[in-house]
Amino acid sequence: MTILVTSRSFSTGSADLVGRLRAAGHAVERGPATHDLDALRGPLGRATGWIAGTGPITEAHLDAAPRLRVIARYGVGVDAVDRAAAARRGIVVTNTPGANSAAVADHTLALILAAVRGVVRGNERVRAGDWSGWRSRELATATVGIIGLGRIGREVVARLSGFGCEVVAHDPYLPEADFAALGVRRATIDEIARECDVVSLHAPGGGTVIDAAWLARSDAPVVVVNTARGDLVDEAALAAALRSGRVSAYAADTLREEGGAGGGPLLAPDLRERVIITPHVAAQTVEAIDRMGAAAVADLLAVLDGRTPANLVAYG
Ligand SMILES: NC(=O)C1=CN([C@@H]2O[C@H](COP(=O)(O)OP(=O)(O)OC[C@H]3O[C@@H](n4cnc5c(N)ncnc54)[C@H](O)[C@@H]3O)[C@@H](O)[C@H]2O)C=CC1
Ligand SMILES: O=C(O)C(=O)COP(=O)(O)O
Repeated sequence: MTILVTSRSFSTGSADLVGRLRAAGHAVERGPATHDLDALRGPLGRATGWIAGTGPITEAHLDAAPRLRVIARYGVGVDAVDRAAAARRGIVVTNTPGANSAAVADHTLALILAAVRGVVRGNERVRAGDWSGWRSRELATATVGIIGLGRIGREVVARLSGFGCEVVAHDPYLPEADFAALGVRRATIDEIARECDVVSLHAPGGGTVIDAAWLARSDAPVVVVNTARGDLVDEAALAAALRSGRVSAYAADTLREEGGAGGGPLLAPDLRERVIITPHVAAQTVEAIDRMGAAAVADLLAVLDGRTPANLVAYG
């Protein structure tokens, strides 16, 4: 059978994953991480399995893939996969929960601290000969709000415990007991807006959480951090809030439009000192790449062998 691989980090780990797929009797074809449909039509026509990155997988992709039986996401988020269309065709979707949580949590802390302390601004100013500096606050005096208390959100909470800050969290799908067990106060999305100095997003993509109305409710200037998905924020509203001072900094590993020039309103030159964007690399540690690869290949082979995969993404 032919396996299509579009994940950009698939062969960059320590294991020979292509060799493993070939040893199981499969041919491997590579395709672009952007999932450009025209470029993928040929390989999709042949593919029985697809090891996919974060690019969109639409009904049109599936229409072009009559033999496809399994989409194994090399990563966690399945927001870009049309799961209803996959379910209608009997195509199984799997992902790799937990495989990149530590990597993304580390990166989140890097972004929180960089935004709170002005690391990127300082680097730029020194290169321009400006050593005048500024004053920051210690993280211990901050209230940090976590939106989405899942695998990554919890790893962020664990790391924040070393900083002495108060941590509150919003997650509509978790029972009260889970918040207490993690030592965080449960909060509504409005309370997060009113009380937090730093807000970090860890919910799945697919709906806007930080919009103009939320931003209007926040009192003091807030630092917003997003290592989840670009569509969780209204980027135009956020850019306006950065200009008005309601948001003091935005640090993210993701944008609504990724992969190429452009990038949208947050990359405007006048916001350069207060906006930090990394190119979707939070999960790209050598350790996480190995864990994601092992999990994605194991589940893809399980489905093709007629076994139940470890990480089946339920739909409906
Ligand atoms: N930057 C990167 O490279 C990476 C980004 N991600 C993104 O991070 C997201 C979270 O990953 P995990 O923690 O592993 O997933 P998870 O499924 O363990 O946790 C997500 C949590 O969000 C909660 N949630 C759902 N809707 C919500 C809402 N509207 N408001 C608040 N909470 C909500 C869920 O109840 C769940 O507890 C992924 O869906 C993915 O989009 C994940 C890995 C790497
Ligand atoms: O796991 C996720 O959802 C990510 O965003 C990271 O995925 P990637 O390693 O870029 O395919």
